[in-house]
Amino acid sequence: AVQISRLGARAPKIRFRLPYALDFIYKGHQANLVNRDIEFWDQTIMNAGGQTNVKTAELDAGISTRAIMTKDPENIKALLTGQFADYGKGEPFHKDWKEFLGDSIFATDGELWSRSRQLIRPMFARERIVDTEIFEKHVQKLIPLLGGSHSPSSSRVVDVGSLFFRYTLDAATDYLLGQGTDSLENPATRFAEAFRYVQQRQAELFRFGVFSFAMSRTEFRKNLKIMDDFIQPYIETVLFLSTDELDQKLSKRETFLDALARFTRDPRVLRDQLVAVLLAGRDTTAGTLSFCLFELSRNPEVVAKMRQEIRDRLGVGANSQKPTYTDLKEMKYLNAVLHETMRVYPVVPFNVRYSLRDTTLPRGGGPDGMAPVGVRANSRVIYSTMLMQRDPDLYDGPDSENYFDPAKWIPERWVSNWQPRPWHFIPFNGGPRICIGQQFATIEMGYTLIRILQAYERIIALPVNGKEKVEDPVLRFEVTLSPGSELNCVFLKEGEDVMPASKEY
Ligand code: HEM
Repeated sequence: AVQISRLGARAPKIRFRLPYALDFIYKGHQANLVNRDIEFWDQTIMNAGGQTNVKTAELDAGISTRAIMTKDPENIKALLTGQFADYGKGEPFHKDWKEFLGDSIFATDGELWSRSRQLIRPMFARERIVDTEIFEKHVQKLIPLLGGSHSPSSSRVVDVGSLFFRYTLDAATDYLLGQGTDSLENPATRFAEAFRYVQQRQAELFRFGVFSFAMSRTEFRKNLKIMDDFIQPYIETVLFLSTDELDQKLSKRETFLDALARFTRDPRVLRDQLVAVLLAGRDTTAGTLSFCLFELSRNPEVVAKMRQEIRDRLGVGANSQKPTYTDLKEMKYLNAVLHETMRVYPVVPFNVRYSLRDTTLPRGGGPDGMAPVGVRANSRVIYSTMLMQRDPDLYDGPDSENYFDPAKWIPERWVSNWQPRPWHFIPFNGGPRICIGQQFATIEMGYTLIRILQAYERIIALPVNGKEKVEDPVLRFEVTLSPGSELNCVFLKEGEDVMPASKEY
């Protein structure tokens, strides 16, 4: 305590009753099981210290470290840029995630991280990502499925979420390895299931923190092995090629793995980087696309406006043109829709850093919450872009001309006079560790939306779980955010009839 007060003030304290905050850890776990993480954490932070609108709180459970939780943009900015050197993923994180992510870009700091970043960055250079062929190939398989072409019982109702997760897995494995999983055609992919399990268990282990040693890892390791067995043959194949042969491949179609293998021939490094990029690249875009389609399905006027923009530039229907990189960059309304989706549903909603030395956070301490908070080395700081991006205090009030309800999904705000202040909208984070795949993701998502809306005129959402009407999507939080229930929709082409009264679309 003395040490902390030398560094700075304290943030309001999160209350708990049992030693080591076991009751709090348990409550967090319960909230996760019923998909109420967002509410749980928001309430926890806001009500810390018996107050009502706290932005930075601390949990001091007495096991050598304390954890700080923040949704204050000043603190998030400091973590990610101003005090970048003071904070990292930390060695505990590296160790906890080692079996899954190895020494990859996600799990390391300093020299190891910087080498990974240099290795991966060229794979996302502009000339590589302007090539949209890979998305075209897979979106052409997706489009008929959205129309219900393969659904059992000839129903037209499809679960958009599961189709998107299969679509992005196919596209990502194709891009990374040169051969996709083809899970759109063959839904029961062992690899996909194993990958999902590993992520879910890893997130669970992480939430239990120091108590995770008591949890079984048997199933976790079994699934890791299934994943690795899938990836291994690709690595062996590429290592079989000489550097010259790899260079020759450059002129033809080179995969991410080919390119990586020209820089390193260490199979473990190749495996770790592949898994990391697959994790980063697959669930993020699938989740964002799913939430986006869900919002579109209940906002038909937005769909109509998007289609107008698409029609003016590329046409719709059978003879429409494919969008180019420039089209995707310049289409304002399309980008407004994507931005709005990532504002309300940032798929990396929570994240964590460790203090690498004794340091501070700029705000949240003292009686008025404006004093710097003291942070000893090896403290966990959890920050939430989602809670920040949804915080009404960061938006113009209802009396202002720029007012759009911050709690609602309204793409119009992005084509109005409003724009977010710096660091108030950071779905890809910022600073030296900013998402490497930002451009790739934006292109993939924009391309996919356009091709879908060229093919279909209307998207109609249906209530799930026996509900009477369509409700807000359930938010499932594991490593990333995804829909926690089915997103059932019907896709209709121009001229196709809707039968709202009938249950048999
Ligand atoms: C909607 C889509 C996406 C979102 C919202 C997103 C978000 C993020 C965020 C918030 C981080 C920072 C994580 C941290 O520092 O702890 C990150 C890092 C990263 N992302 Fe993305 N991402 C997306 C798509 C992609 C795609 C498609 C790829 C690659 C194909 C990718 C590759 C990476 C990599 C390699 C990192 C690690 C960077 C580093 O630690 O230096 N991301 N992403």
